[in-house]
Amino acid sequence: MSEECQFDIVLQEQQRLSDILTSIEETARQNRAKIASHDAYMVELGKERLESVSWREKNSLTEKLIENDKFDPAKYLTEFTMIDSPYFGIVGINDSDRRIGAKEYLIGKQGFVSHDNKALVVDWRKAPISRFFYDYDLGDEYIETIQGREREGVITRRDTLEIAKRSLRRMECGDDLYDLAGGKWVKNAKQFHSTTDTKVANQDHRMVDIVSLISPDQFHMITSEATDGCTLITGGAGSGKTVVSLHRLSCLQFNDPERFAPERCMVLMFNKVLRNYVRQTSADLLGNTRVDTFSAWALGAIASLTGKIIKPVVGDELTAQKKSSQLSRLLTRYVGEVQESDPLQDLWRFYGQPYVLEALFADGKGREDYLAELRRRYAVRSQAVSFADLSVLLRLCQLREKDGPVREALGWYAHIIVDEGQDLSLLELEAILAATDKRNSITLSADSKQKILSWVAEADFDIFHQNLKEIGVNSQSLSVSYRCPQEIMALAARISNREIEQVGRHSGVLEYHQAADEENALVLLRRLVETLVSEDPHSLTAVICKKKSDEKMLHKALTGINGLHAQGELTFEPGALVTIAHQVKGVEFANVILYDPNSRDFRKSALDRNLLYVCVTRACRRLDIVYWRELAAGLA
Ligand SMILES: Nc1ncnc2c1ncn2[C@@H]1O[C@H](COP(=O)(O)OP(=O)(O)OP(=O)(O)O)[C@@H](O)[C@H]1O
Repeated sequence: MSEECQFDIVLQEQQRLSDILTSIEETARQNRAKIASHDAYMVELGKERLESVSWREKNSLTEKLIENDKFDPAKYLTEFTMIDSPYFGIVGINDSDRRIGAKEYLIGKQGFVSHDNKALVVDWRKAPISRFFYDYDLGDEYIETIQGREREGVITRRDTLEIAKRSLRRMECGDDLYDLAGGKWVKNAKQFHSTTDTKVANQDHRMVDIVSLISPDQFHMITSEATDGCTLITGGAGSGKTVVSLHRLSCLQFNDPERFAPERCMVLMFNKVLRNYVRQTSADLLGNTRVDTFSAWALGAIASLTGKIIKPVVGDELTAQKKSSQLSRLLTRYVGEVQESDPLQDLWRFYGQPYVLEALFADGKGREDYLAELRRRYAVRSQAVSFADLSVLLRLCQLREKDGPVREALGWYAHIIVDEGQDLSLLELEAILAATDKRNSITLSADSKQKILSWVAEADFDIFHQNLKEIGVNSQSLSVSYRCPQEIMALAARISNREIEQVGRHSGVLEYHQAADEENALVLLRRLVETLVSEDPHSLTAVICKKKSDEKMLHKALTGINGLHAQGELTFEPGALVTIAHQVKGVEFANVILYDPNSRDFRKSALDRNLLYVCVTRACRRLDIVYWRELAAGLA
């Protein structure tokens, strides 16, 4: 070890880490040897069988080969893949049962059993032991049932560690913090880490896992035993709805791998930006479980049900009407009354029913023209499906299908995570539910104050919630906002009329920058971005505006700044980017600059208020507001 350290506790942990690493390497070596020896024996048997001239001997050797294959060590010796960072937590207990007494457990992302059969690292998802780590504080008394036995005692230690590239970097032990800085160990010199610090250190601003940080409330949701029906997770911005959902599925997969096999699970995100944002973490936690947007999944599901590949077009004047919750009931009626075998012809016929036209055109305006258009589509067997048609078509196909399950489309999934549920229409939610198997296992996260799509009716989520009661809903609410510091959450509470939420441990900055006019605001903005990027080139700063037309103009105004991302793409490398409010739901940035949030662009409607709430709550460390005209309500 080249670094200097005068702290006994750190030295002890470095020694422990070194012992564990030696054991991991020795175990891997012995496992490789076992596998190689088994393989060599099998080759030998195979050769003997080939060379044997007696059929009796051949048969006996075949039996031996089959029998030995059952004990192939490659099948049961799982490789320990977390050697660079084998554990992240230490929990100590003093059990009142003297045979157990004082004991320490290491908690990691993967369990590790050594060659001499010692369980040296416990997987964080192995609930009885990991509960000591997640559910209790130092000094707490515990009563737990472990392997059928009541155990009681006291928690004597609860430390969080950061180990990277096989070396110890920091330790949080109660109120003390040991940190390796510039090759030297220091005590209590820095603030406690947030996930933004991890992102800055990794120079990657996509979602990180929170395995070592999970709070007791979150742990209860993650390990909740209600595996059938819907688990509904609500909570304000940054309370961990998305990370909790992903960790929950990881737990389900760990504890019941047969039922929750990756191909039977799916994660549905709000848009492609959010899908890309969670992909790395979801891959670490969920292996090759599919993570996608509703539209991408719906297209695949329609193909599974009909054999048809559909290429939807963007833009449909009837989007809001086609998302109407009324269509759910009307589809059921139509399927009961009309037979039509071709799926797209079926869709055009459905829209053409008098009761559907009435729902689509409440005031009658445009109805006749649309009917004529539908007749034309039916006559030419049109394939011109829009994105707004997808949920109607999918639901129609699902209702028509009599013999389920259908792969990835109907009665198929053992679990689906649905993020940002408040912005899905009733039909979309129903289609997702129909894609789950009989046990209807879904995790749905939602926050009504972040509903931003105008074409989805606010009541839809409530109707769905009501309907879910039939299959069982386990409602859980998260109340601590971990993303934003106090200053920013206080502003967010003013905008959303929500009570101020509890916040995590890190502090932040909220600053207003008033300019004389637009020209001056752009100069100010440029200076601000330059300062933030040069002060911390590994952080990520997002400039958020309301209008698409401003996005281009702002990007031009920032041209030449180091680390400025290409226009129009939202990725998570360090630097600075310009984007619009509607793109940022669910994601987060170290710094946010809200540009020109004026009272004309953000009106007093619920949707605009929600959008503003979404914008300000994207900031993990600092929020700057650049303006020159009257500020939107809530900001002033
Ligand atoms: N227990 C925790 N300790 C520290 N950080 C946490 C904890 N739980 C969540 N976080 C962090 O808080 C941030 C917000 O998490 P997440 O995106 O899951 O929240 P959300 O409720 O889905 O937010 P939004 O509603 O804005 O989409 C993330 O950076 C996450 O890593």
